[in-house]
Amino acid sequence: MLFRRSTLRLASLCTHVSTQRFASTKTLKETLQEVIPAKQEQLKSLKAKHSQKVIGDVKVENIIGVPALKRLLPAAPGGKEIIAESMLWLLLTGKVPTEAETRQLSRELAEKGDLPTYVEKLIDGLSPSIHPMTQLGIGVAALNHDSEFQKAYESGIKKTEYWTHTLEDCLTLIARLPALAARIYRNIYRQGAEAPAIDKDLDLVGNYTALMGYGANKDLTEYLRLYISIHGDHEGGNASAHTAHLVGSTLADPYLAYSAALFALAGPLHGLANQEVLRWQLAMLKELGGNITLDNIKDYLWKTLKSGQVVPGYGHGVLRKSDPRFIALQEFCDTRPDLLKSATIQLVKKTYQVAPGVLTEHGKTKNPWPNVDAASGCVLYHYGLTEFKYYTVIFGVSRALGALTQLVWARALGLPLERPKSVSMDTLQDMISKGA
Ligand SMILES: CC(=O)SCCNC(=O)CCNC(=O)[C@H](O)C(C)(C)COP(=O)(O)OP(=O)(O)OC[C@H]1O[C@@H](n2cnc3c(N)ncnc32)[C@H](O)[C@@H]1OP(=O)(O)O
Ligand SMILES: O=C([O-])CC(=O)C(=O)O
Repeated sequence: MLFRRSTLRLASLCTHVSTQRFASTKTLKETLQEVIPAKQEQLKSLKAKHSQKVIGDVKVENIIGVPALKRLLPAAPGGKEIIAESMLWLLLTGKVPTEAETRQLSRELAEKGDLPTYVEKLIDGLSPSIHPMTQLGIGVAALNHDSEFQKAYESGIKKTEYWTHTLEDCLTLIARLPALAARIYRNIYRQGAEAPAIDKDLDLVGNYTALMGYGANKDLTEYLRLYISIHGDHEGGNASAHTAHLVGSTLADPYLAYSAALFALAGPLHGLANQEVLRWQLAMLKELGGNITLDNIKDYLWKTLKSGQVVPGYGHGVLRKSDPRFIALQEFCDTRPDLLKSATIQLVKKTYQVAPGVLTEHGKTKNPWPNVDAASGCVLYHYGLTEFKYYTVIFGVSRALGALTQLVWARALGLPLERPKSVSMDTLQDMISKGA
């Protein structure tokens, strides 16, 4: 099912992404109303005619890549990097939004972005020692108090109407994430400092940085625009998106489904790795002092591996080369001389020179190359956002784009309750010995 679902999404992206930039001003919902019926028919026909057909492997190079997206998708006014809104539009509809559509979506999200008071109170009541990701998951789950989907379900809507109410919730959740995530930041690291009001003329990430207290830092804002758009989606099988799909398949509302996803993202083998990379790098810098040579980094890598730990930021469940998102973040640094002087950014670059060789020699991982987490935190650190336990929260603001898009499509296509079979080891042994 997962393979079928992600393949469908890839096909839909590849078919619709074109350079067309006519000045449409349709809303996101109107665009989806046009796109969904054709996809529903396509799925019906695929299932009826070809359900047993093997369609071959999908390679990374077959997928529309980060550089192409950077060329195609509208940026913020005056900015260069992709913004969350244009990425969300593309993920949801398979179409490249016009400038006007992007701005209109930014405004819609800004208008929905304020947190309800009950969530503010809930978050303010949490101990600052509770991990920021735990706080984010709690806040997102509590937002289901206002779920349109839940209300509509209780009123007895038809299955064909599920997706529109799901879309409403997903947009409201994406809109509210910056205020929620920034409140957690200010509570834990800025003694609950007051935030500015949401600016209705600003994009989602522009507001997020302003709410965190970094509005004046235009470089950090541009970096976060790129960061949040490229961390948004990674097929359907990654642990966070898959968790949202699994929980959503029970028809739990989008807030509950995404809250569960955040707790998958909070594991160190998944999204928490970006926190772990910084922790590991700072420990290395402390131990090596000013003596950062390639040989010393190699020794440190071996020390990590021999102590039974993983090298954070390296390896991947499906990628078998350097993560294109890692490369995109490196390219961001390469165009900015101030970043190239940073000790943590230099350490990422030097580690990249030796870690693949060490991991290959170690001989366990199927992929000795860096993933996105190897590079994402060092730039935040350089720009003064040094509280690395917070980094996965930023990932969590981003992953909503992909995970919630999948939820809308799962409802539009009427995908079933997910329930893999489970057998005991004895049954398995029995089946093997009977040659089943
Ligand atoms: C956004 C993201 O989620 S990207 C991933 C972020 N996570 C990390 O960076 C953590 C470090 N990386 C890892 O732990 C792994 O590479 C994962 C979790 C990402 C992928 O796991 P798998 O698909 O099981 O990888 P793979 O099949 O290559 O693993 C085979 C063996 O190599 C080991 N291995 C994989 N990556 C590493 C690594 N970076 N350092 C040391 N050992 C590793 C695995 O632990 C496993 O060991 P085992 O046989 O003793 O169980
Ligand atoms: O795809 C995966 O398994 C992990 C990953 O890179 C992501 O979720 O962004």
